[in-house]
Amino acid sequence: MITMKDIVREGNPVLTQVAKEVELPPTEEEKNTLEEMLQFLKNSQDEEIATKYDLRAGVGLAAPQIGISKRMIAVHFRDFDDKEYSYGLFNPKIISHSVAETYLSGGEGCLSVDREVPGYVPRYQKVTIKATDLEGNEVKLKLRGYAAIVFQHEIDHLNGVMFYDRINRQDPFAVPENAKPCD
Ligand SMILES: O=CN(O)CCNC(=O)c1cccc(Cl)c1Cl
Ligand code: NI
Repeated sequence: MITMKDIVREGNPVLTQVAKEVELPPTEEEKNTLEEMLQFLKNSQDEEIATKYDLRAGVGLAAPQIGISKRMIAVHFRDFDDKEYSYGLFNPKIISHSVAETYLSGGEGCLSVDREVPGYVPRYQKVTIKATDLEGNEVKLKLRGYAAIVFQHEIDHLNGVMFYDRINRQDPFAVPENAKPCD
């Protein structure tokens, strides 16, 4: 099982590289890895398991965060309307997005960053994502709000972008124009 010792921390170059496309169909090993990433998220959100294995909670995970520079992400969370998102995805791609931006008023955190980095992280309010899921189906997801934010945080990891790269250096709490808080 994946535990915190498997999570790569900032300073490791794998976090700032552009991850490689997964050649489809994925190998058994790539499918197992993605399944383990999804299981890690579920474990990290389970009070008992998280306490037992000292897991920090996460709603998403990207393969570079476990040292694998491949375009694979897992997400497991409920959005503010209580809709559940639980996916292991290969080669996720933002195929369209809104001009309007959004951000979480509490900022963002990252398992690969062992420190608080305060500030708003502006992201597209709406995104359409295309990807291949664990069963090999092509999925097209129209996301907005919190779900859009989480998927963008993960896809950023595949492009070597950390959430704090998007925080305004002059004024971390500057609200970008045409941006509304997500929460
Ligand atoms: O890349 C994934 N992680 O680092 C897992 C830990 N961070 C979170 O769960 C998290 C927390 C707040 C906002 C967002 Cl958008 C995310 Cl994703
Ligand atoms: Ni992260």
